Amino acid sequence: MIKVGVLGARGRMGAEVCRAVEGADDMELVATVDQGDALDALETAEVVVDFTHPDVVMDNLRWCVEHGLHAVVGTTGFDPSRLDTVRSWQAAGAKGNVLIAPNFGIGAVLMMHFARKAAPFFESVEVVELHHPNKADAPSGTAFRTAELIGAARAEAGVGPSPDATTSELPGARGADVDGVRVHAVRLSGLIAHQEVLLGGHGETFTIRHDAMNRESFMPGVLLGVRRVAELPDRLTVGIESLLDL
Ligand SMILES: NC(=O)C1=CN([C@@H]2O[C@H](COP(=O)(O)OP(=O)(O)OC[C@H]3O[C@@H](n4cnc5c(N)ncnc54)[C@H](OP(=O)(O)O)[C@@H]3O)[C@@H](O)[C@H]2O)C=CC1
Ligand SMILES: O=C(O)C1=N[C@H](C(=O)O)C[C@H](O)C1
Repeated sequence: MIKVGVLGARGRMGAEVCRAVEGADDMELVATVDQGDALDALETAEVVVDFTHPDVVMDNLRWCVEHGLHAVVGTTGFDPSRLDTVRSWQAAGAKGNVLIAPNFGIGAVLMMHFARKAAPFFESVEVVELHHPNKADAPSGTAFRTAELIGAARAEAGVGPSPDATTSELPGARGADVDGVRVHAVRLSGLIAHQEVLLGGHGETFTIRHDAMNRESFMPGVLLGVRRVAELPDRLTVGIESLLDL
């Protein structure tokens, strides 16, 4: 049995993770921690799952890896400098492995994979993410990661910037620029988590869309991460693509 602790256990995702772990035959939920609780309760765990907040996740993660616990992190906010910081803790001797995924939904991972493949073939590409209005961060971690992957694929293929004749705009009207890719964030009651990658070429457009209809949809990916994190070849793994052989 894998002993699992959950950080952010009373939150929307954390509560769903607790249910999923309790329902898994090969896992035991040994600790649930939320805002204001001491982290010590997690010491009985082998793997800690974090779905908290971008402002607190780095402190949580440092505590976990320095206590030799493996961490599966769904909390967003991981830019390249944060990832370097995690690597520096591990280089300094922190024992825990870390798996950070901006999205554990299998369909969402495939959306990012297909977007990266398609990006060099179209002169225009933009990302639109749509979420519930209680979300703290914009753009979403998934949209940020998608734009990074698209930007890198286009740079590698020598594709220039998407054409755009805008010379006058209200601030924000053209979205955020992430590695040369425009990213737009919608917040709307009734939504959970959705994203479109819009690609345009000569006389054709190609749209890749993913919709998460509930938070249970993320659980197969989270449980896969819990099962595999201890044996991953790299101490820090970003995304679950490699776990799906993508
Ligand atoms: N990777 C993925 O597949 C997915 C990632 N996410 C990401 O997960 C994160 C959480 O989302 P969601 O569950 O909707 O958010 P919620 O606000 O519903 O849950 C976060 C929980 O963490 C608690 N919390 C805050 N600070 C701490 C702390 N220091 N220690 C322990 N618990 C703390 C919050 O308490 P309080 O409310 O009192 O502050 C809350 O209960 C976000 O970054 C979101 O983008 C979401 C869905 C899927
Ligand atoms: O906050 C959410 O809800 C979600 N957060 C993640 C993100 O920012 O990409 C994953 C998913 O989109 C749901």
